[in-house]
Amino acid sequence: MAPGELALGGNYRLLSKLEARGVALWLVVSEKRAAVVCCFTGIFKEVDVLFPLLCCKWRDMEWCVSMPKIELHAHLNGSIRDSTLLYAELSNLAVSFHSFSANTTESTFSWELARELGEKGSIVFSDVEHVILKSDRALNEVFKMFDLIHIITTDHKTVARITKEVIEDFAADNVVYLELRTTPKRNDSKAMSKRSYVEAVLEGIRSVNSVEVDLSGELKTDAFAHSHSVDGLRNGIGSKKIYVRLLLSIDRRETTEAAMETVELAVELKDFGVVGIDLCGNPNVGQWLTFLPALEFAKKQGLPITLHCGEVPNPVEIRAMLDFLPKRIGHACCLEDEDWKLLKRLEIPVEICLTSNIKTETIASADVHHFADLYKPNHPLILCTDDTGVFSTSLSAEYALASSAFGLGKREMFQLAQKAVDFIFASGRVNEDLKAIFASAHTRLNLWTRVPLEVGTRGTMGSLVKREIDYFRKVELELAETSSQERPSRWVGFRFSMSNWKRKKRRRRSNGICSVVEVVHGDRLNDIPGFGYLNLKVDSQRYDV
Ligand SMILES: CNc1ncnc2c1ncn2[C@@H]1O[C@H](COP(=O)(O)O)[C@@H](O)[C@H]1O
Repeated sequence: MAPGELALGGNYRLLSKLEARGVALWLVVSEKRAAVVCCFTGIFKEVDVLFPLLCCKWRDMEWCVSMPKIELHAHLNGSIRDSTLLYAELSNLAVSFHSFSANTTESTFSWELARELGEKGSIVFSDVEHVILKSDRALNEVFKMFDLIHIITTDHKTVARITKEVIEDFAADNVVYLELRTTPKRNDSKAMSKRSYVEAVLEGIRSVNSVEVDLSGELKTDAFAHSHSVDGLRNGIGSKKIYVRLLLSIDRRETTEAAMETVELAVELKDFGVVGIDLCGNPNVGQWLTFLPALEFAKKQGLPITLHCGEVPNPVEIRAMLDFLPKRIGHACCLEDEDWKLLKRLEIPVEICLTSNIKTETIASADVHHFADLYKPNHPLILCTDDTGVFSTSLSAEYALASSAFGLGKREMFQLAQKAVDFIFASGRVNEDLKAIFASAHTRLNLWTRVPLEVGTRGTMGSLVKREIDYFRKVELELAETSSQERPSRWVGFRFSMSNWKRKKRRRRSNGICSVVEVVHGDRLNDIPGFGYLNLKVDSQRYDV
C-alpha cells in the first residue's frame, strides 16, 4: 500500500522519497494538502508541510519572508522544529513496539522517554497514539499532543536546545522582535523548578550564535547567577538581529499558588528579558477566579498581561476577562455580539492566529475568520503563529494566508506588521529601534506610494506647463534686468530655459515626483491601489513637449 493512502486516506502524488537512519520519508501532495509521511518501524506518520502555502502563491510567500515581522503570540513548546520533535516522537513510538539495545544514544533516549511515560501515568500510549498519527487535531486533541511534547522536552538540556532552535527559526523567517511565551514547569524527576526551567530558557536564548540576540537592555549580571551579557554573543555574528522577550504563561490546570509562583518569578526576572504574563492552556479546563489573584498581583507589579480569551464559547469568562482590561488578548474566536462590541470599544489588541484557529476547527475557514471584522474598522490586531511546530506554519505563511484570504496587498501587509510595534510589551528603546528597522525596510522594499497627477483636476498637466511657462518668463525677465550690457536674444533665453527645464525634470524624476511624460489620467487602471490612471509615458510622442 502506498504511504499516502495508508496514512492520509486520500489520493496523493508521491513527490520524493528519502531514507535516513531507518526512517523513510515520503513527500506527498494532493489538491488540498502537502505532507511528509514518515515510516519508522512500520508506523506511518504524516507531518503537514506549511499548510498556508497551499493557499497562497510562492511569490507572495517569498515577499512575506523578506518583510520584517513582529511575533507576539508564540508558545515555546508549540514551536519546536518538526525534525527535533519527530525524532523524539518516533523514538518514543519505537519503544512501544520493539525492545531496544541500551548501548546506543537513541535507545537510551527512548528508554528515558518510556520510563517517564510509565512513571507519570497521566498519558497512556494508546490514548495519544491516534493524536500523534493525525495532522489536523481538534482543540482538545492539541492539548493531549502538548502533554506528550512536554514529556519529551522537559529537562533542562532539551528546554535550552528547543529555545535556541525556535529563536533561530523565527530569525530565519525575518522576525525582528519575538515575544516568546512558555509555562514554567516543575519536574521533580529532573530536579527542575519553575525558576530553573526559565533559567534553561534564558540559557537557550543566550546560546544562539547564528544571529545577534537582544535579550534585555538592562542586564544586571551580578544579580542573576546564571545570566551573562548578550554583548559577548554579538562578537563575530552576522548583521541579522532579533529582539527576544519572554512572557511567562500560567497554565489553566494550575492552582492559585502555582500561578502566583509564576508571577513572582516574572517580577523577579523583569530585568532579564521577562516582560509579561500570559494565561493559556486548555480553555475547557480551569476557572477564571483561580487565576485572578495572581493576575491582579501581576498588574499591581506593572507586568503587562495577555489572556487566551474566547477560544471556546464561555460568555461569563469572556466578559470577566474583558472587564479585567488585559493589555492584549489571544484568539477572540467565540465572542457574542455584546462582548464583541465591548472588545471594540475598549480597543484591546487581538493576537490573531489564523492557521491555529482553522486547524483546531475553532473557525471553519479563513474566509469566515473574524480577522476581517477587526481589520476593516482598524481595530488593533497582530498576526501571530501560536504554535509553528504543531500547526506547521510560520509568521510569513500567516501573512501570506491573510493576503490571499482577505486580499491584502504588500503595503497593507507591511502596515499590519509595522503596527504591531505599538503593541509589544517591551519598553524603552526597543520601540524606537523597531520603528527604525521598519522605516528602512519600507525603503528597501520600495513601498513608497507614487502620487500621480491627474489631467483636468488639481495638479494637472495644464497647471504644470503653466508653472513652467511662468518660470521661463521670470528667468528671462531676470536675465533682461541683470544684463546691462546686452539684451539676450529669444534664442539664448530659450536655450537657457530648456536646459534648466531638463535639469529640473531630471531632478524631479529622481525624486519620484511627476514629470511631463509621467503625467497620467484616469482611463486605464494601473497598479496603484485606489487610483485609476493612464500612464502617458508610452504615449509621450503624441505630445509636443
Ligand atoms: C491552540 N491554542 C492554544 N490555546 C491555549 N493554550 C495553548 C495553545 N497552544 C499552546 N498553548 C499552551 O502552550 C503550552 C505549550 O507551550 P509551553 O509548554 O508553555 O512552552 C501548552 O501546553 C498550552 O498550555
